[in-house]
Amino acid sequence: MASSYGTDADKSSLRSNYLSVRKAIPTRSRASSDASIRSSLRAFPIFDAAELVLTYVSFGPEVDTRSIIAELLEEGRRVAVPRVNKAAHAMDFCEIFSLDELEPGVMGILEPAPNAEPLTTPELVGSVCLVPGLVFDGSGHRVGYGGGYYDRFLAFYPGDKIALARTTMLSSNPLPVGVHDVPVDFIATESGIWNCRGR
Ligand SMILES: Nc1nc2c(c(=O)[nH]1)N(C=O)[C@@H](CNc1ccc(C(=O)N[C@@H](CCC(=O)O)C(=O)O)cc1)CN2
Ligand SMILES: Nc1ncnc2c1ncn2[C@@H]1O[C@H](COP(=O)(O)OP(=O)(O)OP(=O)(O)O)[C@@H](O)[C@H]1O
Repeated sequence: MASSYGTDADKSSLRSNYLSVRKAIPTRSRASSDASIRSSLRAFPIFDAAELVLTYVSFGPEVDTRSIIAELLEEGRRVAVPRVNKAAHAMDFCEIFSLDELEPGVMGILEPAPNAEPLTTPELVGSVCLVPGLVFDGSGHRVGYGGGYYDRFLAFYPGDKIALARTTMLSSNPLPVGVHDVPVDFIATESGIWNCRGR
């Protein structure tokens, strides 16, 4: 059995629902909500203190991370982004120094070049990870695209996990939880940071 409650069927209908919700948000309100989320994140002491920021590279209507990446690099902060290895159902995080060094990978998502060196787990101590998703609940559980890439990675991740979510991506009902699901610790929203620990 894949889930402690709910089923994978629940997850796929949630996935398609929230994909439609996301598509329906006009570009301008998306941009203003993403700017507020960015401000909440930048004012969050745990994010500010991190020695290294692991982040997805946003594509399409996802909560924007490219302006966050650009800002951090400009300030001399360390940033790493994932490269998907489809055959291994895994992803590696590689440190980057410019958005220009990224190349299109699976689904057209920008990622480090094949020869970029992956960071090892001990090198991730003291980092935070910005986690993508389609919908999140108050305990930090999430539904993503269904590749399981983040759950596999987060199972061994030593740092704090922070989701970026618009209000339209928050579920007031608990989401179905699978045995492999790893909840995030915090959710950065337009109105501030939610602490999901112990909830
Ligand atoms: N911006 C961003 N980067 C991210 C993620 C994300 O959610 N957002 N991921 C979050 O996990 C990982 C990539 N997730 C993936 C999820 C599914 C498939 C995939 O290949 N799915 C189908 C085919 C889909 C298609 O090509 O249209 C398949 O399995 O065949 C690939 C990557 C890592 N990078
Ligand atoms: N740590 C793991 N070990 C083995 N299989 C896993 C692990 N994590 C997830 N999976 C498998 O990956 C598949 C997709 O998982 P799930 O539906 O939770 O993806 P998701 O969280 O929506 O996607 P993503 O993590 O890529 O954003 C499921 O079949 C799940 O059992």
